[in-house]
Amino acid sequence: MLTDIEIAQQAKLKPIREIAEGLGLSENDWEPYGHTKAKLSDQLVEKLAHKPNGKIILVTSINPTPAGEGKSTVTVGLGQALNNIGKKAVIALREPSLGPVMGIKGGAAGGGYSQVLPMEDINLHFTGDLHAITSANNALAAMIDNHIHRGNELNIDPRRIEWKRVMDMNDRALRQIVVGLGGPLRGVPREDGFNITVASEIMAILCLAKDLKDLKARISNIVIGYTYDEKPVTVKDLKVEGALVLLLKDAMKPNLVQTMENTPAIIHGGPFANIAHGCNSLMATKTAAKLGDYVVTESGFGADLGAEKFLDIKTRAGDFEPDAVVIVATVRALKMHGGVPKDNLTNENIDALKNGMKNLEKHVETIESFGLPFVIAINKFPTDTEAETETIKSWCESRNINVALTEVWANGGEGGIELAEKVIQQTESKERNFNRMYDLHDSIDVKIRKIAQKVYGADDIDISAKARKQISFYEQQGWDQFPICMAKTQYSLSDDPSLLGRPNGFTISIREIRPSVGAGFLVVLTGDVMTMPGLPKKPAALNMDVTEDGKAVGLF
Ligand SMILES: Nc1ncnc2c1ncn2[C@@H]1O[C@H](COP(=O)(O)OP(=O)(O)O)[C@@H](O)[C@H]1O
Ligand SMILES: O=COP(=O)(O)O
Repeated sequence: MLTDIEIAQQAKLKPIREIAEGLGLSENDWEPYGHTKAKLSDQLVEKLAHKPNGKIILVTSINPTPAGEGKSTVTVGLGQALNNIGKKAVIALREPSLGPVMGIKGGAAGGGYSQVLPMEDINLHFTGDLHAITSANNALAAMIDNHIHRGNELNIDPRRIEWKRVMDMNDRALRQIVVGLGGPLRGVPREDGFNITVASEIMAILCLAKDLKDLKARISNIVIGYTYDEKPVTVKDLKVEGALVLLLKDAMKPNLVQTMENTPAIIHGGPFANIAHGCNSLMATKTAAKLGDYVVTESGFGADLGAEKFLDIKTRAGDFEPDAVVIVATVRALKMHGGVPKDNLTNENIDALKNGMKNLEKHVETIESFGLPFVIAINKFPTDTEAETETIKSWCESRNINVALTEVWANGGEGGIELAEKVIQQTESKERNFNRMYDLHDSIDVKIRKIAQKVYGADDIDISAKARKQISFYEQQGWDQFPICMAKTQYSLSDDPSLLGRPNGFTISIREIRPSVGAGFLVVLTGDVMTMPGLPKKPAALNMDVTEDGKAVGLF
């Protein structure tokens, strides 16, 4: 069986000019980055304001195995299938982080015959956006320490600096560090640490900003820490918002590529959904909606994470509503939720599969509580037996739930025709009564509790003393009006990664709450979730190489 990269390297890509022209774009709307990548103007949404928006389809999933259940693959495959049946579909995806690429998860360019290409570029440096975000984030960190070293006019308390450095790599050794060692010429010693770039507030801001002006306003509002008398200190106070926006001006432009079947794909922004809001940029989604009749987009991990934050954060920031949802389910993940160990998921086990359906059941209830029509996509793996896929199908059909067996990994768009037809039906469904999980005027703890109880199925939340103090301080600052960005393990509906299936009788422990005042949300850290992941025992990097003629190998 060919690997993803071997399949990708066989594909025949069109010059990106043909993809851009096929979208009706003129020369000024895009600029080439090589032969198969381009950046789109960040003013396209405004230029095409007169055009009606395409229908937005959100792809989410059940709680995944460590390898992921195929949201990106199904997103790409569904986009291809819609084009195969004569619709004008554009895909909007997040871009991969080198953390999972080099680490445990592998790439984020889809898989099999449903990939976005050139996958090597997309999975590695792409057009440099993540490097720009890393540079802007760390430039700010350097400016903070320099300000303190040069006399600390703003009276910043070095013990209360919230802003962390970032790197786009899983590196546990950098989670907690001390900077400024070595004496008076080397800065002021203080505790610091690194987050992974995709958890940076700069990433979130780039993904939620409507345009360059909004980007600058949000960057200016970033709270980097507090003074000795506990007053917030912002980027504007440091007078570096202009420099940071200068570093980000090209990263603000969404990237245009294509799928294996030449379906247009706009890839931009890459926040993780367990430690950030997990959605591609608003600009990418809105641009895609102006260029296609259907936009197929995804949000990270399960509906408890990416979909909840897409629906409670991103739709508010962009003032739009999705038209339908696809919930990706896989035999392997459902067997894991039914009690099968991760290293034994390829053997048929109907009983475990049936037992694991309760995880899918909860995510169905969540999407129903958002008032959105949906289709279950059974993302068929080569190891799935007919008895297993039929078990999921009959579970859905017995509950009058729309379901489609989806084989887009093995067959590309052709494998998603049934899914495409059912999704179109749902986008025309009258049963759409979109409502969000909480009101912005709810108190912080009420917002968190609503998410925990309605989306995770928790009995309640348990707020630490530190988080309680933070809540009362944030209320004084008026930050209680912000939406909530839950940071939680992706493996469980609870905050304990070992509790699979549909746990009950649990509470969500709220460890601390970090204000992302520029992004406009509060990050709520639960359980032991980390904002700088570590590498696994055998990182994917061990399989990677470059041939003598420069071809990438081992990129999945
Ligand atoms: N139906 C399938 N059969 C085999 N492998 C698949 C299938 N769907 C996805 N994969 C593989 O699983 C991994 C995760 O897929 P991906 O689409 O990235 O999932 P997600 O976006 O949910 O994390 C990728 O390596 C992909 O090639
Ligand atoms: O943020 C996580 O995204 P995936 O579900 O695509 O791994």
